[in-house]
Amino acid sequence: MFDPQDAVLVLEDGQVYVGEPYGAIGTTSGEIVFATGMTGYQETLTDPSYDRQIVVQTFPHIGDTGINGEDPESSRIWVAGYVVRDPSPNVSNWRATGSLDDDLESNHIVGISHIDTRKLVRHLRSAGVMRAAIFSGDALLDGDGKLRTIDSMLDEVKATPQMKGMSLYDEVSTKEAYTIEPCGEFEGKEPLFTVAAVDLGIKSMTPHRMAERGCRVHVVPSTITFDELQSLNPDGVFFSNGPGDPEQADSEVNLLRQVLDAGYPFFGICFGNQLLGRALGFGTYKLKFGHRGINQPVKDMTTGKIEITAHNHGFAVDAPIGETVDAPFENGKYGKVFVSHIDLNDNVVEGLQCVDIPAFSVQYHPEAAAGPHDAAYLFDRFVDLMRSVKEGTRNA
Ligand SMILES: NC(=O)CC[C@H](N)C(=O)O
Repeated sequence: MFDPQDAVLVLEDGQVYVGEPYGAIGTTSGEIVFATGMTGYQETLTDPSYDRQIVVQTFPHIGDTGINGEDPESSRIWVAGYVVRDPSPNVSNWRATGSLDDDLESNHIVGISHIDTRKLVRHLRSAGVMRAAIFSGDALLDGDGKLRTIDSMLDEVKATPQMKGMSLYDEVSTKEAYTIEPCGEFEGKEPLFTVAAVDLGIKSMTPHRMAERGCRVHVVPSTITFDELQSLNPDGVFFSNGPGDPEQADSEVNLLRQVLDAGYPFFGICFGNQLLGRALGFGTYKLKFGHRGINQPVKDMTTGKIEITAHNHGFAVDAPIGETVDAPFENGKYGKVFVSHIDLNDNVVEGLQCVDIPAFSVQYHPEAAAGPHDAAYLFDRFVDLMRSVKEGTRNA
């Protein structure tokens, strides 16, 4: 069924795909998910929210523009494994500094190519995302040097942990705080606002989008205490995107409640949106196959406008759509809240807007790395929120 030079992808439900090794040779496991972006593979690979996930690219031809030093969203590749149909044999781009294949190999990312990714993605859409593993090289052989059975590989897949229940943000968060200074037209000027950005797996474009608007951004570890956060004297607090199950983030939810209690303007993206949802007393749940790509239609419920947006999430907030309700936590302690955005493909909650406290969040990625820039106004909204609270002009 397979040869020693092949790569084998085994899904927890027993589906098997035989292809060619891509990137590093060896074995890897994780939750297998699919990403629909036709561009932006470097941003995908380096997004810390993909920690412990094997990513399948639906776009068949990956690697055409090689890799460059400008597009990574963090200091390393985070995906656990990589699945592509047809890797480009050529690198063709003026910014390219190397090939994707070599980059995957030197980062020890095990991948598989030349499988029917269309069939695989259709299967994941109907069966849901699940655990999987890729095997190549010695990982295909048993102790006696003979080819392993699929059953033994399947046993290995079934012994790996489920994404539901995983706490991963500490693993990807920065260990040391660092500061991003105002840039662009604000470079060298006194910052307009200071933001404390809690790094739960932050993408580098996010603080950059704030710095472009005149903010000084202190990116701080997930282990920061509320006292340490306060000592930064921020005008606003931000919680980033990040990997893992938002149900397993009680300490961050407690930190966020202290932030809300103190009245800091708050903005959250993706995992940060899920944590705002939890802080307000809503639940979160796992989606069947999630949203990962750069072409998701989102409706702004306030204006009725549709944005085309970048997504990477497998969980979502469970909140009522179309009505303003008391936030459930402690009988409406945080006042009223409404769902500000929904995904038009499946009506999943994509944003929360508090009415009585200065806090809002979105489930998708306005930093647009990669992706369309339709949602950039959300960073302006955060800056406006910090301004109105600072100047005491916010309409409560
Ligand atoms: N990009 C993110 O922040 C993802 C949040 C969460 N890990 C999810 O999959 O839904």
